[in-house]
Amino acid sequence: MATIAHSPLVWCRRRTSVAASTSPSERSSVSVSGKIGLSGCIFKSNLVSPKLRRGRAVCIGARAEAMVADLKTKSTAPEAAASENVLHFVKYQGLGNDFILVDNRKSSTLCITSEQAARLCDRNFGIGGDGVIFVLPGVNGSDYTMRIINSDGSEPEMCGNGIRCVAKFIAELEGTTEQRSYKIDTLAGLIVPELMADGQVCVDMGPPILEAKKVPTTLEPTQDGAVVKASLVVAGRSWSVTCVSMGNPHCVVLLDPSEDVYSLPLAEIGPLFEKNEVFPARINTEFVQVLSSLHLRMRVWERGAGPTLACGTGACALVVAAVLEGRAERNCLVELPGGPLQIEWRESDNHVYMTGPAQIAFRGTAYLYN
Ligand SMILES: N[C@@H](CCC[C@H](N)C(=O)O)C(=O)O
Repeated sequence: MATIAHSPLVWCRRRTSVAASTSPSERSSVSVSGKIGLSGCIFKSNLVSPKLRRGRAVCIGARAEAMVADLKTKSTAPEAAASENVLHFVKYQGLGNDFILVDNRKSSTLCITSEQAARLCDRNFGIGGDGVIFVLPGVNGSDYTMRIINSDGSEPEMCGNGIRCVAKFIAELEGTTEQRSYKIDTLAGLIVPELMADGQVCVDMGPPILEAKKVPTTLEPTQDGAVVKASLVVAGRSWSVTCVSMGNPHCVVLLDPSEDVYSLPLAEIGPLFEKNEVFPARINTEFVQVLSSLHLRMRVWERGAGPTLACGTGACALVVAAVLEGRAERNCLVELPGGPLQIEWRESDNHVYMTGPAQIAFRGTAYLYN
Protein backbone atom coordinates (compact mmCIF):
# COMPACT_ATOMS: atom_id res chain seq x y z
CA MET A 1 0.00 0.00 0.00
CA ALA A 2 1.43 3.36 -1.01
CA THR A 3 1.81 6.02 1.65
CA ILE A 4 2.37 9.75 1.67
CA ALA A 5 4.61 11.16 4.36
CA HIS A 6 4.71 14.73 5.54
CA SER A 7 7.25 16.01 3.13
CA PRO A 8 10.32 17.85 4.44
CA LEU A 9 10.22 19.91 1.23
CA VAL A 10 6.60 20.98 1.30
CA TRP A 11 3.82 19.96 3.53
CA CYS A 12 0.29 21.16 3.40
CA ARG A 13 -2.30 20.73 6.05
CA ARG A 14 -5.84 21.66 5.34
CA ARG A 15 -8.24 22.13 8.17
CA THR A 16 -11.70 21.15 7.08
CA SER A 17 -14.04 21.13 9.98
CA VAL A 18 -16.87 21.93 7.60
CA ALA A 19 -18.95 18.80 7.23
CA ALA A 20 -21.52 18.37 4.52
CA SER A 21 -24.07 18.39 7.28
CA THR A 22 -23.27 22.02 8.06
CA SER A 23 -26.25 24.28 7.55
CA PRO A 24 -26.12 27.05 4.90
CA SER A 25 -25.93 29.83 7.49
CA GLU A 26 -22.98 28.23 9.27
CA ARG A 27 -21.20 27.79 5.97
CA SER A 28 -20.98 31.48 5.23
CA SER A 29 -17.84 31.64 7.35
CA VAL A 30 -16.08 28.74 5.64
CA SER A 31 -12.38 29.35 5.24
CA VAL A 32 -9.34 27.26 4.64
CA SER A 33 -6.08 27.89 6.36
CA GLY A 34 -2.80 26.39 5.40
CA LYS A 35 0.84 26.25 6.37
CA ILE A 36 3.58 25.26 4.02
CA GLY A 37 7.15 24.62 5.06
CA LEU A 38 9.88 24.97 2.45
CA SER A 39 13.22 23.57 3.54
CA GLY A 40 13.00 25.26 6.88
CA CYS A 41 11.43 28.49 5.59
CA ILE A 42 7.83 28.68 6.65
CA PHE A 43 5.14 30.79 5.14
CA LYS A 44 1.63 30.95 6.25
CA SER A 45 -1.32 31.66 4.06
CA ASN A 46 -4.88 32.45 4.95
CA LEU A 47 -6.78 31.04 2.08
CA VAL A 48 -10.33 32.34 1.99
CA SER A 49 -11.90 30.80 -1.07
CA PRO A 50 -13.24 33.73 -3.14
CA LYS A 51 -9.93 35.52 -2.84
CA LEU A 52 -7.74 32.60 -3.74
CA ARG A 53 -5.40 33.23 -6.58
CA ARG A 54 -2.27 31.33 -7.50
CA GLY A 55 0.39 31.53 -4.83
CA ARG A 56 -1.28 34.35 -2.86
CA ALA A 57 0.58 34.04 0.38
CA VAL A 58 2.67 36.07 2.72
CA CYS A 59 6.17 34.70 2.53
CA ILE A 60 8.66 35.20 5.30
CA GLY A 61 12.09 35.65 3.82
CA ALA A 62 13.39 36.10 0.28
CA ARG A 63 14.61 32.54 0.10
CA ALA A 64 11.12 31.21 0.62
CA GLU A 65 9.81 33.49 -2.14
CA ALA A 66 12.43 32.22 -4.56
CA MET A 67 11.53 28.65 -3.72
CA VAL A 68 7.84 29.33 -4.21
CA ALA A 69 8.58 30.80 -7.65
CA ASP A 70 10.59 27.69 -8.48
CA LEU A 71 7.77 25.47 -7.32
CA LYS A 72 5.25 27.36 -9.45
CA THR A 73 7.35 26.67 -12.54
CA LYS A 74 7.76 23.01 -11.71
CA SER A 75 4.12 22.43 -10.92
CA THR A 76 3.07 23.22 -14.47
CA ALA A 77 5.94 21.43 -16.21
CA PRO A 78 4.31 18.28 -17.63
CA GLU A 79 7.39 16.07 -17.56
CA ALA A 80 7.79 16.84 -13.86
CA ALA A 81 4.24 15.95 -12.75
CA ALA A 82 5.42 12.75 -11.06
CA SER A 83 9.07 11.85 -10.92
CA GLU A 84 11.58 10.68 -8.34
CA ASN A 85 8.72 9.93 -5.96
CA VAL A 86 7.33 13.42 -5.94
CA LEU A 87 4.09 14.68 -7.44
CA HIS A 88 3.51 18.28 -8.47
CA PHE A 89 -0.14 19.18 -8.18
CA VAL A 90 -2.58 22.06 -8.15
CA LYS A 91 -5.51 21.99 -5.78
CA TYR A 92 -8.87 23.24 -7.13
CA GLN A 93 -12.37 23.29 -5.72
CA GLY A 94 -15.83 23.68 -7.20
CA LEU A 95 -18.26 24.72 -4.43
CA GLY A 96 -16.05 22.99 -1.88
CA ASN A 97 -15.91 19.70 -3.82
CA ASP A 98 -12.12 19.63 -3.85
CA PHE A 99 -9.67 17.94 -6.17
CA ILE A 100 -5.96 17.40 -6.64
CA LEU A 101 -5.27 18.22 -10.30
CA VAL A 102 -2.37 16.51 -12.04
CA ASP A 103 -0.87 17.46 -15.38
CA ASN A 104 -0.63 14.07 -17.12
CA ARG A 105 -0.46 15.43 -20.69
CA LYS A 106 2.77 13.63 -21.56
CA SER A 107 1.29 10.15 -21.24
CA SER A 108 -1.93 8.19 -21.64
CA THR A 109 -1.11 6.19 -18.51
CA LEU A 110 -1.87 7.67 -15.09
CA CYS A 111 1.37 8.81 -13.46
CA ILE A 112 0.39 7.46 -10.00
CA THR A 113 -1.57 4.41 -8.83
CA SER A 114 -5.10 4.50 -7.46
CA GLU A 115 -3.70 3.55 -4.02
CA GLN A 116 -1.37 6.54 -4.14
CA ALA A 117 -4.29 8.75 -5.22
CA ALA A 118 -6.35 7.56 -2.24
CA ARG A 119 -3.46 8.35 0.11
CA LEU A 120 -3.11 11.83 -1.38
CA CYS A 121 -6.81 12.45 -0.71
CA ASP A 122 -6.44 11.63 2.98
CA ARG A 123 -7.10 14.83 4.94
CA ASN A 124 -4.65 13.94 7.69
CA PHE A 125 -1.90 11.93 6.02
CA GLY A 126 -2.08 13.43 2.53
CA ILE A 127 -3.02 16.66 0.78
CA GLY A 128 -6.75 16.19 1.30
CA GLY A 129 -9.37 16.01 -1.43
CA ASP A 130 -12.52 14.34 -2.68
CA GLY A 131 -10.56 12.94 -5.61
CA VAL A 132 -7.49 13.17 -7.84
CA ILE A 133 -8.09 14.34 -11.41
CA PHE A 134 -5.67 13.72 -14.26
CA VAL A 135 -5.52 15.68 -17.51
CA LEU A 136 -4.24 13.37 -20.26
CA PRO A 137 -3.78 13.72 -24.03
CA GLY A 138 -6.99 13.89 -26.07
CA VAL A 139 -8.36 10.91 -27.99
CA ASN A 140 -11.00 10.53 -30.73
CA GLY A 141 -10.83 14.19 -31.72
CA SER A 142 -11.08 15.54 -28.18
CA ASP A 143 -8.74 18.25 -26.87
CA TYR A 144 -7.90 16.37 -23.66
CA THR A 145 -8.90 13.34 -21.62
CA MET A 146 -9.99 13.59 -17.99
CA ARG A 147 -9.79 10.72 -15.53
CA ILE A 148 -10.68 10.84 -11.87
CA ILE A 149 -9.96 8.63 -8.90
CA ASN A 150 -12.34 8.95 -5.92
CA SER A 151 -10.89 9.42 -2.43
CA ASP A 152 -11.43 5.68 -1.76
CA GLY A 153 -9.31 4.74 -4.83
CA SER A 154 -12.22 3.75 -7.08
CA GLU A 155 -12.56 5.21 -10.56
CA PRO A 156 -15.87 6.85 -11.51
CA GLU A 157 -16.92 7.68 -15.04
CA MET A 158 -17.43 11.42 -14.62
CA CYS A 159 -17.35 14.34 -12.23
CA GLY A 160 -19.32 17.53 -12.81
CA ASN A 161 -17.55 19.84 -10.37
CA GLY A 162 -14.27 18.25 -11.40
CA ILE A 163 -14.70 19.03 -15.07
CA ARG A 164 -15.22 22.72 -14.30
CA CYS A 165 -11.93 22.62 -12.37
CA VAL A 166 -10.33 20.82 -15.33
CA ALA A 167 -11.38 23.61 -17.70
CA LYS A 168 -9.74 26.22 -15.44
CA PHE A 169 -6.64 24.04 -14.97
CA ILE A 170 -6.23 23.57 -18.74
CA ALA A 171 -6.61 27.31 -19.34
CA GLU A 172 -3.86 27.82 -16.78
CA LEU A 173 -1.61 25.19 -18.38
CA GLU A 174 -2.17 26.72 -21.82
CA GLY A 175 -1.64 30.21 -20.41
CA THR A 176 -4.91 31.47 -21.89
CA THR A 177 -7.53 33.78 -20.46
CA GLU A 178 -9.70 33.36 -23.56
CA GLN A 179 -13.38 32.65 -23.26
CA ARG A 180 -13.45 29.25 -24.97
CA SER A 181 -14.69 25.68 -24.73
CA TYR A 182 -12.81 22.36 -24.56
CA LYS A 183 -13.80 18.92 -25.82
CA ILE A 184 -12.95 16.56 -22.97
CA ASP A 185 -13.05 12.80 -23.34
CA THR A 186 -14.22 11.01 -20.18
CA LEU A 187 -15.32 7.48 -19.33
CA ALA A 188 -18.86 8.89 -19.71
CA GLY A 189 -18.16 10.14 -23.25
CA LEU A 190 -17.40 13.59 -24.63
CA ILE A 191 -18.16 16.48 -22.24
CA VAL A 192 -17.79 20.14 -23.22
CA PRO A 193 -17.02 22.79 -20.56
CA GLU A 194 -17.01 26.44 -21.62
CA LEU A 195 -15.16 29.22 -19.80
CA MET A 196 -17.51 32.17 -19.42
CA ALA A 197 -16.68 35.87 -19.31
CA ASP A 198 -17.81 36.12 -15.65
CA GLY A 199 -15.39 33.37 -14.54
CA GLN A 200 -18.06 30.69 -14.26
CA VAL A 201 -17.88 27.49 -16.28
CA CYS A 202 -20.89 26.23 -18.24
CA VAL A 203 -20.75 22.52 -19.04
CA ASP A 204 -22.71 20.57 -21.63
CA MET A 205 -23.10 17.39 -19.60
CA GLY A 206 -24.83 15.47 -22.39
CA PRO A 207 -28.13 13.60 -22.12
CA PRO A 208 -29.24 11.81 -18.94
CA ILE A 209 -29.52 8.01 -19.08
CA LEU A 210 -32.76 6.73 -17.62
CA GLU A 211 -32.97 3.08 -18.63
CA ALA A 212 -32.82 1.10 -15.39
CA LYS A 213 -30.24 -1.43 -16.60
CA LYS A 214 -27.96 1.33 -17.83
CA VAL A 215 -28.04 3.39 -14.63
CA PRO A 216 -27.48 0.59 -13.39
CA THR A 217 -30.15 -0.53 -10.96
CA THR A 218 -32.08 -3.76 -10.55
CA LEU A 219 -35.14 -1.83 -9.31
CA GLU A 220 -38.19 -2.50 -11.50
CA PRO A 221 -38.81 0.28 -14.05
CA THR A 222 -41.97 2.26 -13.35
CA GLN A 223 -42.15 4.61 -16.36
CA ASP A 224 -40.94 3.89 -19.94
CA GLY A 225 -38.02 1.75 -18.77
CA ALA A 226 -37.01 4.31 -16.12
CA VAL A 227 -37.17 4.06 -12.34
CA VAL A 228 -39.29 7.04 -11.27
CA LYS A 229 -40.80 7.34 -7.80
CA ALA A 230 -40.04 3.72 -6.98
CA SER A 231 -40.17 2.56 -3.42
CA LEU A 232 -36.93 1.47 -1.73
CA VAL A 233 -36.61 0.46 1.90
CA VAL A 234 -33.35 1.61 3.52
CA ALA A 235 -32.67 1.82 7.27
CA GLY A 236 -36.21 0.77 8.03
CA ARG A 237 -37.80 3.62 6.06
CA SER A 238 -39.52 3.46 2.69
CA TRP A 239 -38.05 6.09 0.35
CA SER A 240 -39.41 7.29 -2.98
CA VAL A 241 -36.45 7.16 -5.41
CA THR A 242 -35.76 8.11 -9.02
CA CYS A 243 -32.63 6.73 -10.70
CA VAL A 244 -30.63 8.72 -13.23
CA SER A 245 -27.19 8.27 -14.76
CA MET A 246 -25.19 11.29 -15.86
CA GLY A 247 -22.49 8.88 -16.99
CA ASN A 248 -22.19 7.94 -13.31
CA PRO A 249 -25.10 6.54 -11.30
CA HIS A 250 -27.43 8.56 -9.05
CA CYS A 251 -30.34 7.72 -6.80
CA VAL A 252 -32.43 10.83 -6.18
CA VAL A 253 -34.71 11.06 -3.16
CA LEU A 254 -37.19 13.95 -3.37
CA LEU A 255 -38.49 14.55 0.14
CA ASP A 256 -41.90 15.76 1.23
CA PRO A 257 -41.89 19.59 1.18
CA SER A 258 -42.15 19.76 4.98
CA GLU A 259 -39.02 17.66 5.62
CA ASP A 260 -35.78 19.57 6.28
CA VAL A 261 -32.99 17.94 4.28
CA TYR A 262 -30.51 18.91 7.03
CA SER A 263 -32.41 16.83 9.57
CA LEU A 264 -31.50 13.55 7.81
CA PRO A 265 -28.80 11.37 9.40
CA LEU A 266 -26.68 11.38 6.21
CA ALA A 267 -23.69 9.49 7.62
CA GLU A 268 -25.99 6.69 8.71
CA ILE A 269 -28.20 6.31 5.64
CA GLY A 270 -25.71 7.36 2.91
CA PRO A 271 -23.58 4.19 3.03
CA LEU A 272 -26.70 2.01 3.13
CA PHE A 273 -27.86 3.50 -0.18
CA GLU A 274 -24.35 3.44 -1.67
CA LYS A 275 -23.89 -0.27 -1.06
CA ASN A 276 -27.49 -1.39 -1.49
CA GLU A 277 -27.80 -4.57 -3.54
CA VAL A 278 -30.17 -2.90 -6.02
CA PHE A 279 -27.21 -0.79 -7.21
CA PRO A 280 -24.63 -3.20 -8.64
CA ALA A 281 -22.09 -0.43 -9.40
CA ARG A 282 -22.78 1.30 -6.03
CA ILE A 283 -24.50 4.69 -6.20
CA ASN A 284 -24.33 8.41 -5.43
CA THR A 285 -27.42 9.50 -3.48
CA GLU A 286 -28.96 12.96 -3.43
CA PHE A 287 -31.54 13.93 -0.80
CA VAL A 288 -33.59 16.87 -2.03
CA GLN A 289 -35.91 19.44 -0.54
CA VAL A 290 -38.06 21.10 -3.20
CA LEU A 291 -38.25 24.71 -2.04
CA SER A 292 -40.13 25.73 -5.21
CA SER A 293 -40.36 24.50 -8.78
CA LEU A 294 -37.29 26.64 -9.54
CA HIS A 295 -35.28 26.13 -6.35
CA LEU A 296 -34.05 22.81 -4.99
CA ARG A 297 -31.89 22.17 -1.94
CA MET A 298 -29.74 19.03 -1.79
CA ARG A 299 -27.33 17.03 0.30
CA VAL A 300 -25.28 14.26 -1.17
CA TRP A 301 -23.61 11.03 -0.16
CA GLU A 302 -21.12 10.25 -2.90
CA ARG A 303 -20.03 6.83 -4.01
CA GLY A 304 -16.39 6.44 -3.10
CA ALA A 305 -16.14 9.80 -1.34
CA GLY A 306 -18.93 10.02 1.27
CA PRO A 307 -20.51 13.36 2.22
CA THR A 308 -19.16 16.11 0.00
CA LEU A 309 -20.02 19.81 -0.14
CA ALA A 310 -21.22 19.53 -3.74
CA CYS A 311 -21.79 17.09 -6.56
CA GLY A 312 -22.22 18.46 -10.09
CA THR A 313 -23.47 15.28 -11.72
CA GLY A 314 -25.77 14.86 -8.70
CA ALA A 315 -27.26 18.34 -9.18
CA CYS A 316 -27.91 17.50 -12.85
CA ALA A 317 -29.46 14.15 -11.94
CA LEU A 318 -31.81 15.67 -9.38
CA VAL A 319 -33.18 18.29 -11.76
CA VAL A 320 -33.89 15.50 -14.28
CA ALA A 321 -35.55 13.47 -11.50
CA ALA A 322 -37.58 16.46 -10.26
CA VAL A 323 -38.82 17.18 -13.80
CA LEU A 324 -39.76 13.51 -14.29
CA GLU A 325 -41.63 13.58 -10.99
CA GLY A 326 -43.43 16.78 -12.03
CA ARG A 327 -41.96 18.78 -9.15
CA ALA A 328 -39.68 21.25 -10.96
CA GLU A 329 -39.16 23.28 -14.10
CA ARG A 330 -36.35 22.37 -16.50
CA ASN A 331 -34.15 25.31 -15.49
CA CYS A 332 -33.51 25.43 -11.73
CA LEU A 333 -31.22 26.75 -9.07
CA VAL A 334 -29.78 23.90 -7.04
CA GLU A 335 -28.52 24.85 -3.59
CA LEU A 336 -25.74 22.52 -2.41
CA PRO A 337 -23.93 22.63 0.95
CA GLY A 338 -21.01 24.44 -0.77
CA GLY A 339 -23.09 26.89 -2.83
CA PRO A 340 -25.43 27.13 -5.82
CA LEU A 341 -25.40 25.64 -9.33
CA GLN A 342 -27.72 26.57 -12.17
CA ILE A 343 -28.93 23.46 -13.97
CA GLU A 344 -30.95 23.28 -17.18
CA TRP A 345 -32.31 20.10 -18.78
CA ARG A 346 -32.84 21.54 -22.26
CA GLU A 347 -35.86 20.29 -24.14
CA SER A 348 -34.43 21.06 -27.61
CA ASP A 349 -31.43 18.69 -27.41
CA ASN A 350 -32.18 16.63 -24.26
CA HIS A 351 -28.77 17.69 -22.85
CA VAL A 352 -28.21 18.87 -19.29
CA TYR A 353 -26.27 22.14 -18.83
CA MET A 354 -24.55 22.98 -15.56
CA THR A 355 -23.18 26.43 -14.72
CA GLY A 356 -21.03 27.14 -11.69
CA PRO A 357 -17.66 28.22 -10.33
CA ALA A 358 -14.26 26.55 -10.05
CA GLN A 359 -11.30 28.08 -8.25
CA ILE A 360 -7.67 27.34 -7.58
CA ALA A 361 -6.88 26.86 -3.90
CA PHE A 362 -3.14 26.20 -3.81
CA ARG A 363 -0.32 24.35 -5.52
CA GLY A 364 2.35 22.11 -4.12
CA THR A 365 4.53 19.04 -4.21
CA ALA A 366 3.84 15.78 -2.39
CA TYR A 367 6.13 12.83 -1.71
CA LEU A 368 4.95 9.42 -2.96
CA TYR A 369 5.81 6.20 -1.20
CA ASN A 370 5.08 2.79 -2.66
N1 LIG B 1 -18.37 15.03 -7.10
C1 LIG B 1 -18.56 14.61 -8.42
C2 LIG B 1 -18.82 13.17 -8.68
C3 LIG B 1 -17.56 12.34 -8.43
C4 LIG B 1 -17.74 10.88 -8.76
C5 LIG B 1 -18.66 10.16 -7.83
N2 LIG B 1 -18.13 10.08 -6.49
C6 LIG B 1 -18.89 8.74 -8.38
O1 LIG B 1 -18.28 7.77 -7.89
O2 LIG B 1 -19.68 8.62 -9.31
C7 LIG B 1 -19.41 15.56 -9.24
O3 LIG B 1 -19.28 16.77 -8.99
O4 LIG B 1 -20.11 15.14 -10.16
